[in-house]
Amino acid sequence: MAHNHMNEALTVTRGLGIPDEEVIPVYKNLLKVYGDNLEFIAEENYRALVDAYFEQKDDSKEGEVKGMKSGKEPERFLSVGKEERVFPKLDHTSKKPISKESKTPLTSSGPQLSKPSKPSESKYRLVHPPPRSNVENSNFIEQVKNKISLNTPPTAKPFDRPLGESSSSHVSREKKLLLKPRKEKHYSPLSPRPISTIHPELQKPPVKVGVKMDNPPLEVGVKMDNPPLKKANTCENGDTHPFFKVQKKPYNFLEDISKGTEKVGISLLDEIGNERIPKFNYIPQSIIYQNANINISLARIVDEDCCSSCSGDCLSSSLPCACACETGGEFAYTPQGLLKEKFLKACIDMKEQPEDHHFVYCTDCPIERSRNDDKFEKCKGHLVRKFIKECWRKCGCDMKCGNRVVQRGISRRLQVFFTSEGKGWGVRPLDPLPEGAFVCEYIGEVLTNMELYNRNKKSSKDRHTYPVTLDADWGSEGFLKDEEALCLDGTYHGNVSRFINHRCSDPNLVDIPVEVETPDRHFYHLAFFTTRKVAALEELTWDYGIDFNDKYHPIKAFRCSCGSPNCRDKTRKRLVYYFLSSVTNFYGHCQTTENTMTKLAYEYVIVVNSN
Ligand SMILES: C[S@@+](CC[C@H](N)C(=O)[O-])C[C@H]1O[C@@H](n2cnc3c(N)ncnc32)[C@H](O)[C@@H]1O
Repeated sequence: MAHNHMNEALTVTRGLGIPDEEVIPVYKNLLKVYGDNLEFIAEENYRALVDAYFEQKDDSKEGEVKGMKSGKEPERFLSVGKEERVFPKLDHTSKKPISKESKTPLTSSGPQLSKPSKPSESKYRLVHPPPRSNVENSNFIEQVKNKISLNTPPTAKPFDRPLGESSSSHVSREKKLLLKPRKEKHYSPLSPRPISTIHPELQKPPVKVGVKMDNPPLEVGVKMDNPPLKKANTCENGDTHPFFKVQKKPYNFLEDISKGTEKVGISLLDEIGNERIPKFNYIPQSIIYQNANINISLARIVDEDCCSSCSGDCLSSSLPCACACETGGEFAYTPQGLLKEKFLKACIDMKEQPEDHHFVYCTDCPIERSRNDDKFEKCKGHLVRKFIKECWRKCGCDMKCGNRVVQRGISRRLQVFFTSEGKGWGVRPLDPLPEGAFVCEYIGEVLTNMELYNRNKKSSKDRHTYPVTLDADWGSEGFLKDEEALCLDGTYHGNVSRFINHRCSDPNLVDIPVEVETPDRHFYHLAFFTTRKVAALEELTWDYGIDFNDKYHPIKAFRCSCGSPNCRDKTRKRLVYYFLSSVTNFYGHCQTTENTMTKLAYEYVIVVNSN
């Protein structure tokens, strides 16, 4: 498959007169960066490949010229032909709080400028009917310029933008984007690229490896305090990573942020290259911070909670074992390791329509208690969630048993990438995922609710927050002590799931509680499964369940840019309408349905941020 794909790519590049030996290293590097994602590289007739090749060529020439001038050996572009669960307690005995340094609020507040990373995104991009010639082009640009200055409200700052940047600088960035003549240097007349009908700057390919930046960041590579991850542009042996040898671009690319702790590497790619790499410590399993009381004991696992008489794979037995009782006498998983459709749909429905399901109200709610203020408020209610129960250590089956999915850890290749809609970092799979597939588990420090509250008070200015409350079973016991009301915080110690962004409706992941080692369910695992098929490189999202007006929600309300037509963030909607009241004149032909408006505003953010 990969071989055919390369042949196909070479047919295209031969058509452009590019020698195979020059293009093959470039092709190999693209595979590396995009996780062998063949389809993605093949898009638009191998445009990413052709772009990367010509970009390299241009830079190579620049290098040669520089080298000649200085009388040195011309700098040659390098060929890369030779290319190479358990819960240990943190600080428990010493009762020492985590160090001051590690409490430093984590932010991803660097500039959030990015290009749309998928071709589908360009479908809605704000573009005006295209210019046909240079003369027309300049007229068009003049018109756009005027329109923008007339119609953009002076306080046009409704959308997320880099901190400290004024709205006017943002507008001027858009002008710049529209005004800047593109250097059409990549394509020969033989190029298979379709002839442009839109201003070229607005129809750049989705992800271009080798994009030349006008203002490249000064620093290439990664600065990480903790853990000591490999520098973005170096290999194990300290050599420059082949990708950077060829591209010489200020991209940040880490092969594995999990430090080898996951079965599959989790890469990180910042296609722009000027984002600060997030500061946190990757842990593959949750760890108690200090006061949480998690009682794991074999004595507590009674006969009904395990299947000690089973052997091998429980799913292959004709009768479901005791561990299937929790899911209605049927296992939640199929023999292929996916969630059964009925179970999955029931979990999705519970998230989408919580009001149709059962809530419990505590008499002394740990959330209200942790606020520790004088105003006693009544419990807001906790949804009684469906649980998966997996076989575990007291069961007689083996580790390959089909009823052990989450505990086996991440098996899908995932990538952390910088989103283009102002959401910061996000996560995407490198391969397509089927419906009902386990993706990853929410991992973090296990905190008591009280500890989380105190932590949040201290770091109230954090831009991104990462806690989830483990309240799926709070209703089954009358009263929970502080040390039994728990949550997970991935802010300082967490896994890849800390990067998964929120989507108000139709997210492609659903979070499902999973009982593994603690039948009392004070602690449980929170696992993410796909709600439908997910394409390779499509961003993964889940519904945080945020009420955007609830200032006490553990994930502090942010301005939502999920882009879904049913976005619950009313502030965002108001801003969208405000923005569009000025834009509709500019795009006189635009429809004013809510969906179109949301999409247009969303694309506006992309266009503005793109520059
Ligand atoms: C669990 S973190 C997700 C990873 C985060 N984007 C990052 O860069 O580290 C949650 C934070 O991401 C941001 N975020 C997540 N979903 C978002 C959305 N739909 N719109 C805007 N920001 C979002 C918010 O700042 C939120 O506090």
